[in-house]
Amino acid sequence: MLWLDLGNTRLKYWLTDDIGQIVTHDAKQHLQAPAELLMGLTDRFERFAPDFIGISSVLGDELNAKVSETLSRLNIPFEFVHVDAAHALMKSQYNDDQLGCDRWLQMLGAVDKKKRQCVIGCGTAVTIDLIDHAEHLGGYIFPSIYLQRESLFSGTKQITISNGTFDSVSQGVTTQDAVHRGILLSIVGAINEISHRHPNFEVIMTGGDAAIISQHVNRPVRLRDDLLLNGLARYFDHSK
Ligand SMILES: Nc1ncnc2c1ncn2[C@@H]1O[C@H](COP(=O)(O)OP(=O)(O)O)[C@@H](O)[C@H]1O
Ligand SMILES: CC(C)(COP(=O)(O)O)[C@@H](O)C(=O)NCCC(=O)O
Ligand SMILES: [K+]
Repeated sequence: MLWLDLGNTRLKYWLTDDIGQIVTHDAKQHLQAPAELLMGLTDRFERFAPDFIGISSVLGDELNAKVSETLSRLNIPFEFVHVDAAHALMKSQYNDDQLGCDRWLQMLGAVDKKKRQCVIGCGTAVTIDLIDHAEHLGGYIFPSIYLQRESLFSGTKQITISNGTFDSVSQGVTTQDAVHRGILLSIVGAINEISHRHPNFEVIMTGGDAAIISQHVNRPVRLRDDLLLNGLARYFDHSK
């Protein structure tokens, strides 16, 4: 099987064998041209001759149509995931016309009916979702550390910071440090507050920035990089 995750910044793919083991995987920035990026990957995909392609996309109808056009040339059946708030593995109170497919799949990949869980996706947006014994209660959406830095850069005259590392949440005494530490604290502080309000929820983090952010969270965190893939596998397993 070939599994695709089209996020706002990166395209991730996994090729798996008959027993679900990952044969190869990668993540690449798509620069809003995922169909063109996929075109360049078709040789690689054809070599593995997957019998099915399952896709998670949060890129919208227009880009999804271009992706479909590219994938059609492979002559391999493919299908986009559609969020289902009444899924057998997890009910959701969220408006399922609006809930991002990647957010939902990450939860579907993590859900355990015996647990209370807080699933945090650290991608282009940071999402924090609460699940109580396989019922999604709702959540929060924040701009990522990079989007926050861009908005300060473009919305102010004196902040011209466009690079640097996010490595501390202590107060800064330079613009560079104040910007990076303030932004990181806005997300870490929210996670700490939410986990304080929901003390018996297991905190699970995934996505490109999970490692950077989790270091500063004052609760044990389970880092998982397989949630979306696991969600895709569970989704297509149930739909067949
Ligand atoms: N401006 C930026 N500078 C450096 N890295 C960035 C920037 N914007 C995004 N990234 C990186 O891109 C990755 C996006 O994470 P990912 O989980 O793939 O998100 P998405 O699913 O939204 O594409 C993150 O690891 C982040 O560090
Ligand atoms: C919240 C998101 C932008 C996160 O996307 P990502 O950071 O993975 O690219 C995406 O799941 C989305 O567009 N959701 C729709 C809005 C919602 O979930 O309510
Ligand atoms: K968006």
